Amino acid sequence: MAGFDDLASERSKAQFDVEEMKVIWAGSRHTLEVSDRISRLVANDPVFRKDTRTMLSRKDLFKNTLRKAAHAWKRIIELRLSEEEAAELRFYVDEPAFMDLHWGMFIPTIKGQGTEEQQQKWLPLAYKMKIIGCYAQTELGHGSNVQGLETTATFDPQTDEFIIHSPTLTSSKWWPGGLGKVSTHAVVYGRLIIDSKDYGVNGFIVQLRSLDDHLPLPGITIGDIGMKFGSGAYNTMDNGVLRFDHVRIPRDQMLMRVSQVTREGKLVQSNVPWQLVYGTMVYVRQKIVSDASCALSRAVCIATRYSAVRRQFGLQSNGIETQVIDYKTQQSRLFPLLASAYAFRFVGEWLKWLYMDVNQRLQASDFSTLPEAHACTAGLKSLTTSATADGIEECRKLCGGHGYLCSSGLPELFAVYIPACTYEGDNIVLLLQVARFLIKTVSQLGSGKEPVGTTVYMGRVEQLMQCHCAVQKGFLELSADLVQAAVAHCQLIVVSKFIEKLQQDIPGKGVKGQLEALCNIYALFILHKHLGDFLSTGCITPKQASLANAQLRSLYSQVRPNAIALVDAFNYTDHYLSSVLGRYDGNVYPKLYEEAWKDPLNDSVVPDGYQEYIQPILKQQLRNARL
Ligand SMILES: CCCCCCCCCC/C=C\CCCCCCCCCC(=O)SCCNC(=O)CCNC(=O)[C@H](O)C(C)(C)COP(=O)(O)OP(=O)(O)OC[C@H]1O[C@@H](n2cnc3c(N)ncnc32)[C@H](O)[C@@H]1OP(=O)(O)O
Ligand SMILES: Cc1cc2nc3c(=O)[nH]c(=O)nc-3n(C[C@H](O)[C@H](O)[C@H](O)COP(=O)(O)OP(=O)(O)OC[C@H]3O[C@@H](n4cnc5c(N)ncnc54)[C@H](O)[C@@H]3O)c2cc1C
Repeated sequence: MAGFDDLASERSKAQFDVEEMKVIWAGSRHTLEVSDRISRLVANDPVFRKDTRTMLSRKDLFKNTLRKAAHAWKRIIELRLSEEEAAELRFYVDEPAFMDLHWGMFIPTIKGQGTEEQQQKWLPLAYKMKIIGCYAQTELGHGSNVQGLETTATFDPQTDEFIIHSPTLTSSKWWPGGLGKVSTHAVVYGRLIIDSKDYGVNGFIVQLRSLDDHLPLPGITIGDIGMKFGSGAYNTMDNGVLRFDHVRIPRDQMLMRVSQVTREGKLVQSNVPWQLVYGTMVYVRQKIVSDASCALSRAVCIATRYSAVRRQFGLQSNGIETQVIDYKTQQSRLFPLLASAYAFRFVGEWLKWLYMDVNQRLQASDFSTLPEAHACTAGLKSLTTSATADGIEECRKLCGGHGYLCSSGLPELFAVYIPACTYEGDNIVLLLQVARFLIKTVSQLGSGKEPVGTTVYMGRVEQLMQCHCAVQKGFLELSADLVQAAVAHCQLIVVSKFIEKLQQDIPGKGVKGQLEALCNIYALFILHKHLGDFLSTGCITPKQASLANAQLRSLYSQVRPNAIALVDAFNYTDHYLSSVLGRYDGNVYPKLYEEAWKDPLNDSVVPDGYQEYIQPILKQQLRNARL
C-alpha cells in the first residue's frame, strides 16, 4: 500500500532514538507510561468514540457529552485512577466539558482564595463530585475589564449575609463554562459593598441549583448562551448566562484568604497582595500554554504524515510522483510549526515550574515573583495560543482539499482550539499587561539590574522598549508598538527556555542533535518572520540576515529525514488524532473513501427533497421543450 510503505520508509530514515524522544516529549518515563496507558484505555472504549460529534444535534451532542463525563467518572472510580491519571483521561477523551471548569477552575479557586476553614468545608464536596462548580467572572458587559464587573455582593449586618444581585442587563454573568445546564455552584465575582461603600471585586461561593431536583434556586435565572463556532467543537460545553435577583448567601461564603469581612461588617485586608483574587487566571494560563503544545503538535502530526503520503507532480525516474514533503515551500511552512510545538512544550514545562515556585513562595509570604509570574503566564498564553491557532489553520492548508474534510480532524481541532485566543484573557489585553511589566523593568534597569537572555533576541526587546520609552508618549498612544515589544519579550523567553532544555542531560542516540536543530529552526524562523525588528534595532546586519536564512534552509534538509519520527515521538493514538490523513499506518486513500460513505447524506441514493423541489423543475423544462 502506497501510504503505508511511504511511512514505513520514512521511519527507517530516522537518525535518532524515537523511544527516547517520546520520554523527552512526555517529560519523564513515568509520564510517558501513564499517558500511553490512559490514551489506549480511552481509544479502546466505545463510549469515547468521537467520529459522530459533528453529525449530532446540539441536544444530542450535549447529552452524549454528559454520558461520556459520567462514564469517565465511573472509570476513574472503578480503576482508582490518581488525579494525574484522571487528568490524562480527560485530555484523551478530548471534549470540552463542565469537568474542565469544575476541576480546572472552581477547585483551584477555592484552594487559592479560600481560607483553611473554607477549603475544609468545600473541597471534600467538590473532590467527591457532591457539588459541581464553575467560575463565574465574565459578564455580558465586561470580560477583560474585571474591575468593571457590575454584579453586587452587599453585606447585610442584620442577617450576617451577602445579597448577590444583577443590577443591570450587562451585569448578567455570561460565558462561564459548565454554568448553563450542569453546575450546582459557582464562584461568582462581584463588587463587595459594605455600608454603600464599594470595595471592588471579590469571589463568592453561590449555590445555583437544588441538589435534589437540579432546578434553579429562588432568585436565580440561568441557561445556555447558545450555539458557538462550528457544529461539534465547543458546543459540548454549556457556556451559560446567569442573573441574580437579591440572592442571599451566608457571610462565610465570601472567599476570604485575601480580604475578610467581620461580623460587624468591617473589611480586613490580610497580608497577601490583593492580586491573589486573580490567582486562578494565572494557574489556568500556564496550563493553556501546555495545551497549546498539545494542540499544535496534533495538527503538525497530521500534516507531516499526510505530507509524506501525498504525492503530487514531479514524476521521478521510477515513474512515481514527488512526496509533497520534499517541496521546499512545504518544508518552510511545516517545519517551523514542528519546531514551535517542541518549543512550546519546553516553555510550558518551565512555566509550570514557575507557577509552582510562586505558590511555594506565597506560602512563605514571599510575593516578590508574583508580577513576573503574571507577566510570563499572560504573555506566553497570548503568544502560544495565537501561534497555535494560526498553526492549525496552516496545517489544514498544508493538506490541500482533504484538509477541509471533517475526516481530516483539522476543522474540528481548529474550531475547538481558537477560543483559546480569547478565553482566560484576550491575547492583546494580556500582551498589554506584559508591556506594563516591561516598562517597569526598563525603568528599574538604571538601578544596575541587567536583563538576561540570548543576545540578539535580548537586544531586540531592549531596543524596542528603549525606542518606545524614549518617545515618552502615553501608554495608550504607544500601545500598538508596546505590544510588539511584548511579543519580542515572550519570544525571547521561548528561545531561552529551549536553549536551557538543551543544557540538560538528554539521553538517546541523536536525540539532542534533533532538538538542537529544532531549537535553531524556531529561533531562525522567528528572526526571519520579524526581520524588520532585528534590522531596524541594529541587532543584526543584512548580511547576517541572509546567512541566517541560508542556515534555516539547511536545517530544513537536516530535519527532513527525521520528520515522521519527530511526530511519532508525540505518541498520539489514531483515536486521539481522529484523522484519516494522520493515521499511523498512512492508509489514507482507502480510509478517505470509506469515511465518505458513512455520511448520512449517503443513506439514500436519491436525497430527500429531490422529488419535492428539483424534479418538478426538470419536468417543467421537459414540458416546455416539447411545446
Ligand atoms: C478526578 C477527576 C479529574 C478530571 C480531570 C479534569 C482536569 C481538568 C483540568 C483542566 C485545567 C485547565 C483547563 C484549561 C482549559 C480552560 C478552558 C477555558 C477557561 C476559560 C475561563 C475564563 O475565561 S475565566 C475569565 C478570564 N478572564 C480574564 O482573563 C480577564 C482578563 N483581564 C484581566 O486579567 C485583568 O482585568 C487585567 C489584568 C487585564 C487588568 O487588571 P486590572 O483591571 O486590575 O488593572 P491593572 O492592569 O491596573 O492591574 C492592576 C495590578 O494587578 C496586576 N495584575 C493584573 N492581573 C494579575 C494577575 N492575574 N496576577 C497577578 N497580578 C495581576 C497588574 O500587573 C497590576 O499590577 P501593578 O502594575 O503592580 O499595579
Ligand atoms: C469559549 C469561551 C469560554 C469561556 N469561559 C469562561 C468561563 O468559564 N468563565 C468566565 O468568567 N469567562 C469565560 N469566558 C469569557 C472570557 O474570559 C472573555 O471573553 C475574555 O476575558 C475576553 O473578554 P471580552 O469577551 O469582554 O472581550 P473584550 O475585552 O470586550 O475584547 C473585545 C476587543 O476589545 C479589545 N480590547 C479590550 N480592552 C482593551 C484594551 N484595554 N486595550 C486594547 N484593546 C482592548 C480586545 O483586544 C478585543 O479585540 C469564556 C469565553 C469563551 C470564548
